Amino acid sequence: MRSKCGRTGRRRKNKAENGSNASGESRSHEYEYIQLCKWLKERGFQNNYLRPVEFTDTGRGLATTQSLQPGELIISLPEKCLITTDTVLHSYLQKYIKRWSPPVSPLLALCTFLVTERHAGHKSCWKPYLTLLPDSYSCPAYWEDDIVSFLPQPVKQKAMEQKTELHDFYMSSLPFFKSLQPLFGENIDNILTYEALRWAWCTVNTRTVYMKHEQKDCFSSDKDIYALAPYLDLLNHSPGVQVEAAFNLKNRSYEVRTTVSCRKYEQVFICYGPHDNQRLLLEYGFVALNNPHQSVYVTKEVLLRHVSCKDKQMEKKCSLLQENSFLENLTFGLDGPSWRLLTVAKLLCLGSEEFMCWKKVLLGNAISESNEHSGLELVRKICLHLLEDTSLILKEISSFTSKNILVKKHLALVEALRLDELKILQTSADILENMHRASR
Ligand SMILES: C[S@@+](CC[C@H](N)C(=O)[O-])C[C@H]1O[C@@H](n2cnc3c(N)ncnc32)[C@H](O)[C@@H]1O
Repeated sequence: MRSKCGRTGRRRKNKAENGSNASGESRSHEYEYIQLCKWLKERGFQNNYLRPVEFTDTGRGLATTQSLQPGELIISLPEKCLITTDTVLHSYLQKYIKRWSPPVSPLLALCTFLVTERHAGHKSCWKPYLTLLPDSYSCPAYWEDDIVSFLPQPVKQKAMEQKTELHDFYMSSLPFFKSLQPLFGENIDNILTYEALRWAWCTVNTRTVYMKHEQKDCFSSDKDIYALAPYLDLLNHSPGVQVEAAFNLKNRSYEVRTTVSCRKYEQVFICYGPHDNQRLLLEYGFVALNNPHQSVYVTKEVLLRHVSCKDKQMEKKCSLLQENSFLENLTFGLDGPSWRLLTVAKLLCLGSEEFMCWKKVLLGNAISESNEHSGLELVRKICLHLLEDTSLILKEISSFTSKNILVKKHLALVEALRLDELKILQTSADILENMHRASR
């Protein structure tokens, strides 16, 4: 009997299931993945067609061995497979959490559980899952300060805040960690270290799915919205797909349904949200290729550096913009400067005799030809400034040398982000040049 798929189909099938695939290398035959699938099956998970593959462009992800249609269920993970604060409260940590005051946050409870379970090694019943988690992450919390300094504003500021926040989180958690000493024969300071907490924090931040839990008295009032979902968390992000994901109360499983089709043997993606690359880098440690949400941000500082300091109404103009929340989210995108940026520029360029028309400008009305022209000119100057700045940083990045593999990896991420921004700024500069010519 002949199979229906023919020679090409057979070759592709073999590649996806056993060996290499056009864009990646299958991992499903490896011991750790076999153990994980066995462990998940024991907990009621039925995996029919998702296989782990190391893809050349996105890293490890899941491929499908059958084509998926819109509306189809990608994965349904029983509650027993999830790690949530309920899991933590059913563990040896329960008594320590319940007696701690002020109450620990749901995030700290989860992070502590991850670290202590990882420390337990083969004694942990979560071992098949924990073994396959990354050893480290590529979000800025892991970066050295000189790599962070190559980031554009405002993500640079946020990356520094992320590092500080993590450090504060560790320092404030130390007394609670100390209270856990009776659980261990070894000094707790060597188990719940800063590095271990950073790893757990990034595990939670980059891999959990949203799952709202009821507020519990033993936890602080911070939102309890996390669930670690083994196997499901191998799905990578694509800005171009849409999924529906939620916990199904009827069958008590976390389900993800695709709203787009996916071809047989190709990588299955989900969407982590409509994020630009700055946010993806900050929160997940990667930059997405061809991201339609990508934009370059213009900060208040850059904006004000390009306006006339002789303008007596400048202070008033700035406070009007501030009051009307017009000083955030000023961007360049692949389709040129945003409407907000152009509007702000026009308001800043209003002549003294036009100043009373500021409301009309914010509503999108044109005041005069000269105002339209000077607003455009201001945006063009800002674009050229950012273009020059980005090119300079890219030169600095290419001359930065390090033998440390992780540093090189982090540097490559900043470079990818900066190159993406360069492309946007170049396109915007061309668009502005054409607008400038047309307005003459
Ligand atoms: C939920 S995990 C997805 C599985 C992950 N690749 C793994 O090997 O475990 C999220 C992480 O995957 C990586 N990732 C997700 N989508 C990606 C993409 N489109 N390109 C590159 N890396 C991606 C990022 O490191 C992100 O923090």
